[in-house]
Amino acid sequence: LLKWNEIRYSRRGLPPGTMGWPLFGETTDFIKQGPDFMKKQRARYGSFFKTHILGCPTIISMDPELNRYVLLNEGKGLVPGYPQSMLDILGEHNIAAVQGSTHKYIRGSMLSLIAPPMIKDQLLRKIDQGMRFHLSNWDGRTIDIQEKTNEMALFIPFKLIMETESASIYETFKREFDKLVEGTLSLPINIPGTSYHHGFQGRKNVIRMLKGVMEKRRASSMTQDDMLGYLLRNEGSKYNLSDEEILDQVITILYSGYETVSTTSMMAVKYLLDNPRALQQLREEHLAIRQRKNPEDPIDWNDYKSMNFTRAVIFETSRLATVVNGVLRKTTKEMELNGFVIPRGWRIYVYTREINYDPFLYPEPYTFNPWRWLDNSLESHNYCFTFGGGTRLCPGKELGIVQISTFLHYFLTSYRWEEVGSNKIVKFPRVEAPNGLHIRVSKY
Ligand code: HEM
Repeated sequence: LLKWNEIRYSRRGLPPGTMGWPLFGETTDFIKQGPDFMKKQRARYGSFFKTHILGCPTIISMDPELNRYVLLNEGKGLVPGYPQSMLDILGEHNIAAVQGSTHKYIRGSMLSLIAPPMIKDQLLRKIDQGMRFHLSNWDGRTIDIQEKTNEMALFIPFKLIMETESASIYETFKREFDKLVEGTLSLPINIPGTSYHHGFQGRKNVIRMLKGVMEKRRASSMTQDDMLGYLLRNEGSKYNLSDEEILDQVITILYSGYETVSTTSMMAVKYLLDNPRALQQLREEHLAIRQRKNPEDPIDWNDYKSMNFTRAVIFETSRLATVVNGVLRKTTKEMELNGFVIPRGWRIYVYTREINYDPFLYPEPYTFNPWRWLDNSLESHNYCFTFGGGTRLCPGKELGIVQISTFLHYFLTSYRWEEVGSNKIVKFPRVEAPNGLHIRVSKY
C-alpha cells in the first residue's frame, strides 16, 4: 500500500521523480524543507521532475526556458492551476478562474482601471494623498513595519475602489477580507472552526458589504470618480460587467496586490537598513524630487518616471526575498513537454525561485545589489519572472511599483529609522516576520 502512489503514477513517458505516500504524497517534505526539497530533487532528477504535493500529481519545472514556454502557451492547454479552494473563495469570475475570451474580457476590464494611463491621470494623485496620511505621525514611535505595510497595501487600493465609503466601512471590511485571504491559503476542509470555513464566511460578509455599497450608489444621483464608479456606470465602456463579475473583480484587485505589495515594501525597508550605501543613494533620489517641489505638492508621473534607483531597489528586493516562488498551471489535455508525456489534469509548478539566485544571471546572487537593475534590459530579460509572463503577466505591475515607490518616497524623506531588537524573518512558504519587524522612527 505504501507504494500505491508510485504504482498508480508509473506511466511510461513521465518525467523522473518520486510520488511519496498515498494521499499525502511528498507534501510534508515540501512544506517542511521548502526550497531545500526542490534543490534536493533537482540534484537527483534534473530541473523537470514529478512529485505529488498538496493533493495533486505535479510536475516541478525549474528550467528557465521551459518555464517561459509554459507561461507563453496557455492556448496549448496550459491554464492556471490554482487550488479549487482558492478559486472557490475568490469567486468563479475571478481572473485566475477564467480562460480564453472570458479571460481576455475580464483582464481588459481590469486594465482599463489600473493600467499606466489611469495611474498617470487619476490614481497616482490619490495614492499620494493616501500615503501621506498613512505615514503621518510616526515620529518618535516604535512601529511594526510589517503591520504598517500590510495596512497600506489594503487601505490604499480600497480607497481607489471606494473612495467615499472608505472611512466608514474599512475597519469591518478589513477584518472580513483578512479572513477571506487566510481561507485561500488553507487546507480545503469546510467545517466550522477551520480557516477554510472562516474564508467562506469572510467572502460572504465582504460580498454583503460590497453589494450594500453598490445598492446605495445606484439609488443615489451622485456619480463617483473611483473604480467602483467606473464599473457601475459602464456606459460608453467596452466592458459591461455583471454584478457578480464586478464583485469578483473588486476582490481580485484587492487580493492580488495585498501580500505582494506589503511584503515587498517591508523587505525593502529591511534591506535598506542593512545596506546604508543603497539607502543613501535612494534617499538622495527622493530628496532631489522633493527639492523641486513645494512641501504640499504631490508626486506626479514625471517624478515617478525619474525614480530609476527606486525601481532598481524594488526589483532587487523582490528578487532577493523571492516574494513570489512561482506560479501554478494545469494541463487541459495530455501533452508532450521536454520529451516527456504529461497526463491531462496534472499540475505544473512553474517554480521560479531558484532562477532568482542564478549566478550567471545575477552575479553574487545573495548580495543585495540594486545597481544591477540600472541596466534596464535586466527587467525585461526572458527569465525575469518577478511579475509572471505571457498572457497572465501581472496587470498590476506598474500599480504595485507606484505604490511601493510612493511609500518609499514619503518614508525616506520624512523619517530615519533603526531596528529594535532582532527580528526573525522567514522566507518560505511566504515571506514574513512571524513576530513583526520593529523599528524606531524619528524625523529626518
Ligand atoms: C510587487 C507587487 C506584485 C508582484 C510581485 C506581482 C506578481 C504577479 C505574478 C508573478 C503574477 C502571475 C501569476 C500567474 O501567472 O498565475 C501576477 C498576476 C496578477 N497580478 Fe500581480 N503582482 C504584484 C502586484 C499586483 C497588484 C498591485 C495588482 C492589482 C491589481 C496585481 C494583480 C494581478 C492580477 C489580477 C494577476 C492575474 C493576471 C491574469 O491572470 O491575467 N498584482 N502578479
